[in-house]
Amino acid sequence: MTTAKICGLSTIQALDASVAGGASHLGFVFYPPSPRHLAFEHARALAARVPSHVARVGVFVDPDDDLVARAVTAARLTIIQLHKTSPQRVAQLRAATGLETWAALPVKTRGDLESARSLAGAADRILYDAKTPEGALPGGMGVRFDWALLDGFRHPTAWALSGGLDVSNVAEAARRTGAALVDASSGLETAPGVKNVDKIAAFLQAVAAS
Ligand SMILES: O=C(O)c1ccccc1NCC(=O)[C@H](O)[C@H](O)COP(=O)(O)O
Repeated sequence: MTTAKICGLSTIQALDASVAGGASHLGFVFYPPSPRHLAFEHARALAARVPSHVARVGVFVDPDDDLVARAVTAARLTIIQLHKTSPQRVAQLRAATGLETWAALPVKTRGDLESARSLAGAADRILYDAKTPEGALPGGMGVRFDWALLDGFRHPTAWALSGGLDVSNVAEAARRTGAALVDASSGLETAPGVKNVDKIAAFLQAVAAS
């Protein structure tokens, strides 16, 4: 069975649609340049609606200790997801928070997968995400990578698939890669940061049927 993380939530409507549709994980972005960035009080109000069986994932880009600590408290995070963060720093934040910790691995070529081993020693899960253009946000850009790059790859730890997933391709992505957990953000939006409840529902139906 494939489960899904809906990332970059910022409204009650989108959050409720994600929970109602069966999402296993909800992602809250703490990165000011992102259109999905949440202030702590906003995150606190959203997180309070999340039932306990659904994981609350905080998304960060090479964060400092204070940002992570404040976000963990505000959104009662159960998982931290780290982008552009060295394996050493991933391990440090994992130890400091005591939380399940994911490390994003940007993929464009097979060679990019080489860092999986060092991240696996530091993180509980690797999130294979598409490499985004230089200067762009490291995630939430709707960029897809060639899933064939994962063919035959010996995953060193638990993993999830991300990058450009939407209702039209998620079933094929799960089938092709064998992903047990998929993650999506901009494919469920009508504009950057604006989630659409119908797209969320359709995506989660496609995941459930895959
Ligand atoms: O979503 C963001 O704005 C974001 C900003 C900075 C770092 C990571 C970010 N998102 C991380 C995610 O987990 C996204 O769901 C993932 O990159 C996939 O996004 P998309 O290709 O738009 O589905």
